[in-house]
Amino acid sequence: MIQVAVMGYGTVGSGVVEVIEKNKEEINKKCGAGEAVNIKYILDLRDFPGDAYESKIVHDVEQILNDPEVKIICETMGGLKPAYDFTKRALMLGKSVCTSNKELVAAHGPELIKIAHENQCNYLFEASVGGGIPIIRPLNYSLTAEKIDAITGILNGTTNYILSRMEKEGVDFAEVLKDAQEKGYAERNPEADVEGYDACRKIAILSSLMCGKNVKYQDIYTEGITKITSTDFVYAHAMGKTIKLLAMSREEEGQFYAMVAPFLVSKSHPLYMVNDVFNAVCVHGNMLGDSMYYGRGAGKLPTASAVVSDVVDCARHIGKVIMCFWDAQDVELTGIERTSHRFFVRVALENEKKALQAFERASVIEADVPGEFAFVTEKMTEEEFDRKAKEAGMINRIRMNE
Ligand SMILES: NC(=O)C1=CN([C@@H]2O[C@H](COP(=O)(O)OP(=O)(O)OC[C@H]3O[C@@H](n4cnc5c(N)ncnc54)[C@H](OP(=O)(O)O)[C@@H]3O)[C@@H](O)[C@H]2O)C=CC1
Ligand SMILES: N[C@@H](CC=O)C(=O)O
Repeated sequence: MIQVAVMGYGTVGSGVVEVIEKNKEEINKKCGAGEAVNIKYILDLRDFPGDAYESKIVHDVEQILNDPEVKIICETMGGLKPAYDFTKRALMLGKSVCTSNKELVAAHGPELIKIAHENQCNYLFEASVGGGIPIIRPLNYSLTAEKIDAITGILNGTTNYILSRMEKEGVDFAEVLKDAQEKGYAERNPEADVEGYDACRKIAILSSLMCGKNVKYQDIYTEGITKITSTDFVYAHAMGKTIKLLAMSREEEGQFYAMVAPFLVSKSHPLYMVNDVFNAVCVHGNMLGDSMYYGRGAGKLPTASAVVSDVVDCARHIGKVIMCFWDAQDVELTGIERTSHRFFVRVALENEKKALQAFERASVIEADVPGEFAFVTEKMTEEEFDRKAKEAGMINRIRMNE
């Protein structure tokens, strides 16, 4: 019997317990060597009277850490404190940790992986990016013959859900956010979703695995969706496009670029079709070319399924290290001012002349929005755009993904 503890009995943690219970035959078969997984403890701050697992609830982490029978811990509490301390102590005791906590992985991933390996156990984080989508394991195991040079993804379920509903129903931002919270998609502090911080941490994790070094999430330019309005979707439709929060990173001639921002995406792009809570990650390798990974990016059971896939991996590797190439050495990112895009720009009608003077080769967009003038610029650097936009009296701008 492989004894497992779950830390944090919230949306994902309760999902982990449900997945292990419902799929126990499948899971036990796949753990190998006739081993079966058993949940021995569930750590949470609250009691859960009447819950089927009430008898397993504990409030003191020492009970888990001091029990030599516990070999695998699922950390589904979230946040840095006390998750960092609990995880570090568990790993130092040789207990493997499987987590959905991208905040912790992005902040301390390489350190925790190193501690795990020094103690012949593992720190696995499949659920930390893209919810239920297998993306960490493909990067670590499957694409090992590739030099990966670009990753572009929709990495946040909450914002994709919000943007999809704003587009389809023209509904208000705040109303849809409430719904995403009720569905268990949003972070405890939803600012992390809507301001792009969550997608930023996820692209930092993927970028680190892409280059084998540490991409600091604090260095990634990040813009959320809070300035996107239903009027932006009116223009998007007029252009045959939609708006998506994209997280991207790319290596070009030894320079690394990463950013998170809303983009106008064309119908012909594979990410155009990724709607609601679904996420997708496009990975470009120098031999394989493009590949894409798609699935539910948030929610109880999809995320829990990814955590439990790590439990199975840990169970198969008790006392053995699973390789992960993520060195602590920081990567220097090139500032986004040197990246180039076309930009969609809205200005007040009275600023039309000023805007056309600043952006000489603008393509005008007709969408019958009263009191406004809108256009798409030619391709230019962020630096050049910012300079010209100051002269144009801009209302809003969205980058074009082409
Ligand atoms: N929800 C989702 O779709 C996804 C979430 N994640 C990540 O998974 C993690 C968990 O998310 P989620 O399940 O949604 O969050 P929840 O808030 O639903 O669950 C967290 C649980 O942990 C408990 N907890 C917090 N601090 C402690 C502590 N010190 N000791 C014991 N228990 C504690 C909370 O108790 P209490 O409520 O009493 O504070 C709560 O029950 C986060 O890192 C999140 O970013 C990743 C992918 C998808
Ligand atoms: N809040 C996150 C949860 C999963 O990581 C999201 O919406 O994607």
